[in-house]
Amino acid sequence: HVPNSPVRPLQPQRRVPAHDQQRRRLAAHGHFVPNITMGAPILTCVKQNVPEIFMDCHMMVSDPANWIDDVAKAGGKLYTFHYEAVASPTFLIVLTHTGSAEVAKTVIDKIHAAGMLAGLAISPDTPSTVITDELGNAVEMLLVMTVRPGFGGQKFMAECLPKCTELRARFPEKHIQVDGGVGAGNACQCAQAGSNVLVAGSAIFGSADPKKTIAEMRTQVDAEFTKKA
Ligand SMILES: O=C(CO)[C@@H](O)[C@H](O)COP(=O)(O)O
Repeated sequence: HVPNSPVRPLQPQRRVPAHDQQRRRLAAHGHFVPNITMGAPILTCVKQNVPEIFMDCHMMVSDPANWIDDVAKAGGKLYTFHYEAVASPTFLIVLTHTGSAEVAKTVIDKIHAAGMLAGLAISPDTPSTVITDELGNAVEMLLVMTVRPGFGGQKFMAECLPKCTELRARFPEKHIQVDGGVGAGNACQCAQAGSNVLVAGSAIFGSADPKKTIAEMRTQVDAEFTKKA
């Protein structure tokens, strides 16, 4: 996860082995959160250096429809936006439940039209019920934030996990991602709640052995989903 990493991992000599490269998550922050990370020009550079990368772009931006074409052109594969960000701009900074299902659907359609997969994110204060059946069925991935969007290194909010369980029950075939404070210590708990895609920043970039940490997390998720199968 790039926002938590030093710049070094973007350089070719710091690339991780191919089997860990399938999916890389890149976050773009605009006015939606009080932090700035990266945009399409950096995605373009990453794609040039690692052509086989799957760029999972978590767009923490206030007007998600605005960046779709740029990100698609830069090589983004999955474009995730916040439900809370599709309402009146006046409320955006509050990060509470202010979204609109109707507008969200138009953003999803636009992402698909641009040739990308669509993801829909909810912040900790937003209930999973804002994700209507229509919205959930329209996207490829749902993202349950387990910290308040904006910064890495925050404490994992386990109280958000019941939302994963509720979404997993309604959308058994969808990817459900968790993001924020996730690591080997709670990967199993996330998977038990129904999440199959884990985002980890500090846990990986702060690890003495990132490959081992990734493998531990992956093993926990795989074990949980094998049990359920
Ligand atoms: O982008 C965000 C929060 O805005 C998250 O993706 C975090 O950056 C994840 O980092 P850790 O919580 O794992 O350190």
